[in-house]
Amino acid sequence: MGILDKIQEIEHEISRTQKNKATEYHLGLLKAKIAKLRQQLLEPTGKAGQKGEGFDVMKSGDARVALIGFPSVGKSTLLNTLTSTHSESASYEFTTLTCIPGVVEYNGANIQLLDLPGIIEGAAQGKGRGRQVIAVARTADLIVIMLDATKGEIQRQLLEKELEQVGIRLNTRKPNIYFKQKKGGGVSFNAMVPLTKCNERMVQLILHEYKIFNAEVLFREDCTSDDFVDVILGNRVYMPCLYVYNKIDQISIEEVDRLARQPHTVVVSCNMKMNLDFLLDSVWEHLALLRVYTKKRGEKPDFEGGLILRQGATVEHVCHVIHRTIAQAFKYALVWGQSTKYNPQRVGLSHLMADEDVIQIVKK
Ligand SMILES: Nc1nc2c(ncn2[C@@H]2O[C@H](COP(=O)(O)OP(=O)(O)OP(=O)(O)O)[C@@H](O)[C@H]2O)c(=O)[nH]1
Ligand SMILES: [K+]
Ligand SMILES: [Mg+2]
Repeated sequence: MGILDKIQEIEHEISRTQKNKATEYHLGLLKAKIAKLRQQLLEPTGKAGQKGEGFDVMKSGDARVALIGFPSVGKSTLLNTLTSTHSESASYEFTTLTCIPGVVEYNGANIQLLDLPGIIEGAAQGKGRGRQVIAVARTADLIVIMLDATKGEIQRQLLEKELEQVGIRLNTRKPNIYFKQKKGGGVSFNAMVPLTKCNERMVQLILHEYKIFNAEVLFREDCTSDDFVDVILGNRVYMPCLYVYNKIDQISIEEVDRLARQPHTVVVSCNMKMNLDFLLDSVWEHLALLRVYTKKRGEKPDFEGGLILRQGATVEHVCHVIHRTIAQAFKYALVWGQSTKYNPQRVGLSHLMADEDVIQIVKK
């Protein structure tokens, strides 16, 4: 039996036990047992903590959003407000101990929202359930960093640092550096632009540090030495991130205004249901999803059954979403919308789609 099952069993026993003088001692003991089990879950050395009990949640829907934040910032309250799932919320820290998935339907897309335990400083080293939380974060399409608007700016930096330490890069693209290890021939270094933050000597030193003596390096943009290290290590994930300040019902309007002006930031109050529409809008925008409507010849577009795709999707992607074999029978497509110069425009498989485009596929 896992720790979570044990906790559940004891919680059940508590709920069945009548509260009176005679059961006082028994109830106290049960609560102490729960506290001990919860502690075991939070300890990095605990076996349960290592295995990540309660964290393997199936991916579902069109995109996955992970809620990351310190304890009691309101992550579970947000899940409860936006989805039909219930996740326990309370004023004490570490109310949530596992990964709780919910689904938000927005613009015809099913977005999976994951409520997670709070993380604390040192999470990257395994404090609390930090490792498991971060492992889930890596599988998401968008990270929402939830912050308590009544607390200081330091929380944002601490969280960024924790994620940084485990190789998660927020709101940046992969550095445009070509890097290939070779069998021989030494290091060849080239740059396509003037470098202001790094130079050949620095690159040589870094390669030496990693015991790489033969490699081809080409800087295609003005990157830093940290960027170069990221490319060598290769195991970085580059993710969009949205900062959500909750509990704005507790701070002054001036303070709300100041927070809201930061990039990639949304201010909300989950308890008062304030600004949640704008939050969903921002989530959609950061996920960079596209809706594409199909149309049959001589018929109106199917605005009910829109297809959900990623930014960068081409006509070929649309074909694959409709049916595996369509791309083979493809002759051309007619597209109406923001991606075309005139409507309709006849396009090939490599044409890039835009949000709310209408497409009619003509087969051979
Ligand atoms: N004032 C105010 N309180 C809020 C708001 N949203 C949530 N809270 C309160 O904040 C407390 C913590 O909420 P939770 O949803 O449990 O927070 P959490 O981030 O899931 O916490 P853990 O699971 O312990 O990490 C609860 O007492 C909520 O009622 C809000 O918009 N304003
Ligand atoms: K809480
Ligand atoms: Mg919670």
